[in-house]
Amino acid sequence: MKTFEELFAELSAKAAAGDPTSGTVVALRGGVHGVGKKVVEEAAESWMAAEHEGRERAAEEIAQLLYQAQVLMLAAGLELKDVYRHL
Ligand SMILES: N=c1c2ncn([C@@H]3O[C@H](COP(=O)(O)OP(=O)(O)OP(=O)(O)O)[C@@H](O)[C@H]3O)c2ncn1[C@@H]1O[C@H](COP(=O)(O)O)[C@@H](O)[C@H]1O
Repeated sequence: MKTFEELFAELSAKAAAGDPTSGTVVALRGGVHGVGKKVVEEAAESWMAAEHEGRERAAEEIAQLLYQAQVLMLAAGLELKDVYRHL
């Protein structure tokens, strides 16, 4: 289990290092456009899971949505503080 902040630190390090084993590094090659499509896909899957598939499936899909949101932040050159200041 990891926190939102721990995940962002992990993804930032992998992106900075260009880790070739990282799915995140591969996803970032698709840029904001490619990652943005994954955000929309996971948002829709989160909605459907929450409405029809129960708590555990909803939690899984929402975790994937949070992950994709972080990848989009990296693709857009944003840090956590840039987002948090709008909360
Ligand atoms: N939390 C995630 C995470 N959530 C989703 N994904 C990936 O995002 C993609 C989602 O695409 P799809 O929706 O097509 O996947 P799917 O298998 O069809 O899943 P469903 O949405 O249909 O349930 C898959 O490739 C997943 O592996 C994730 N990839 C990585 N992480 C975390 O990020 C860390 C770094 O990962 P790497 O960069 O791969 O090392 C890992 O330790 C994980 O903690």
